[in-house]
Amino acid sequence: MVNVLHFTDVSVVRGGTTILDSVNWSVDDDQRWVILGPNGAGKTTLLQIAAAFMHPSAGQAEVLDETLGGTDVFELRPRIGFASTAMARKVPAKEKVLDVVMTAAYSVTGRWNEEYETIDERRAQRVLQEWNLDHLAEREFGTLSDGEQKRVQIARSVMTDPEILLLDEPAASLDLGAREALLQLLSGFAQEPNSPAIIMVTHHVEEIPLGFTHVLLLSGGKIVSAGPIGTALTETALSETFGLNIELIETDGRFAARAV
Ligand SMILES: Nc1ncnc2c1ncn2[C@@H]1O[C@H](COP(=O)(O)OP(=O)(O)OP(=O)(O)O)[C@@H](O)[C@H]1O
Repeated sequence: MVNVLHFTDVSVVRGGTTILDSVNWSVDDDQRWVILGPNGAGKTTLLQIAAAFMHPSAGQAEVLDETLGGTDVFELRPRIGFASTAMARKVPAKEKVLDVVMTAAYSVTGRWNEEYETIDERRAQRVLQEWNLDHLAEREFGTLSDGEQKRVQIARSVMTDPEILLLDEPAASLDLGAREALLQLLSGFAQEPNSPAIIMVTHHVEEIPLGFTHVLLLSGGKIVSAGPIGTALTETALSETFGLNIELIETDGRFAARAV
């Protein structure tokens, strides 16, 4: 077990507004986290610090043993896989799916990293196969459906064998069938012996894949509850997080919630 992320009293202030408020959080490489919270809770901001895209305004964030601010983040970022809609928007629509996956290291870091110049087509083909995308390898990215684009994003973010995989709302805007297919893929990936630490942001408990181990509930930039799903995901904590009376239903390890 290796610690990959350690936040001590991390705060972020933007334009006079406190977006994250003294967050203390630790992630080990054998943990798969879901971050849940309402709109504006600070989830994406938390992920951006974990991705070394942003320094906290106060407190200390250590990512992969490096203290942000004291390290060259360009050296750190290739060790982190990040899939988000904002990143998908940066992919040229006419780029072939195979090339999108092969340029993962470039697109995530913003500049090419020599370490990854050896990414070869065979490896990319294998990753595409693992994410059920091999039949789309020659298609232009812009012609794919939302669900297919999400899977390409995740394929490209796992391409470099990251030590931390960050997923910002990977199931957003997918229909029920596409969402279930994606959650099954994530669930299988999370349970592979060599998979990285995973941190996934979502709004819905229905989107917690089987095999995920921990949950962090965030509201107004503060942690309401964090820890193993069995103890941290409670009706009381969910109700406080979303400001509603919430009933939580568990069936065979999957969750559903409704306001009562
Ligand atoms: N540069 C900024 N200046 C002022 N406020 C900001 C800035 N960037 C973000 N915020 C605010 O910080 C809050 C948290 O934003 P963040 O994107 O982290 O939330 P989120 O939990 O991911 O929300 P959502 O679920 O809607 O995506 C929001 O209220 C947002 O408006």
